[in-house]
Amino acid sequence: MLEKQQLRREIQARRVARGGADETAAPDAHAGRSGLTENLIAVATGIGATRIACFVGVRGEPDTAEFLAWARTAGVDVLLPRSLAGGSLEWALHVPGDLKAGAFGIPEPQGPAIVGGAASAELIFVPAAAVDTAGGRLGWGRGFYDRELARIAALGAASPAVFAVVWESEVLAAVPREPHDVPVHGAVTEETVHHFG
Ligand SMILES: Nc1nc2c(c(=O)[nH]1)N(C=O)[C@@H](CNc1ccc(C(=O)N[C@@H](CCC(=O)O)C(=O)O)cc1)CN2
Ligand SMILES: Nc1ncnc2c1ncn2[C@@H]1O[C@H](COP(=O)(O)OP(=O)(O)OP(=O)(O)O)[C@@H](O)[C@H]1O
Repeated sequence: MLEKQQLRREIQARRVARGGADETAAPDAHAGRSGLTENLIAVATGIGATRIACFVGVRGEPDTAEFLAWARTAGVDVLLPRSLAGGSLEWALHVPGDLKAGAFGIPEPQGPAIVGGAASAELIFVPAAAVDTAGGRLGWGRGFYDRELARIAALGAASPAVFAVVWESEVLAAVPREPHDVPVHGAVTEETVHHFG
């Protein structure tokens, strides 16, 4: 979809121009944590999640490292994705120091794949290029997360809450939507937590 492609390009250019995770690194009043980290923690503790599927922010994505460190101290299990050929994701428990660059140079965990994957978490933080206030989510165009979220929805069991993690400027009035796009429940930014529909 050309419209999606155009929007992805604009957002990626803006992220590159931003030059890294400076904004997420700015400590706020609470324990020197960034606003993003505080907001991720607020969603996690609000749900009472004991297992969370997350990602390692790279290349201008909001930086999730501080949140991963918090989860460790809070005794919350974190699953991280490995990208497989064919466009699916598998998930392994994040153990400190176990990250190695995998597909696309993204750091990946090294442990065994967890049965059920992200479906076994109560909360999933997903990467995105942009979201809209109806929960529409624009990803990076390979369908990894759309496939994963569709798989989880098809299991029919109690579905995890799904929140995109983006910069506040990437929460838009509308993003282009196709039938396979799976909506998210909210978005976490460096400024606030959005709840959609
Ligand atoms: N941090 C993070 N982890 C993630 C994702 C993500 O968006 N962010 N994914 C979300 O799906 C999956 C990986 N998907 C990706 C899809 C495309 C590209 C990408 O930029 N592809 C470029 C080539 C990049 C390169 O050469 O290094 C391209 O296709 O042109 C990266 C990751 C799983 N893990
Ligand atoms: N549930 C699905 N099953 C099979 N293919 C899918 C599914 N969802 C998306 N796709 C395919 O994946 C490709 C990318 O879709 P789209 O452009 O919506 O990705 P995206 O939402 O930007 O990326 P992502 O989901 O990885 O973050 C499309 O070719 C689409 O047909």
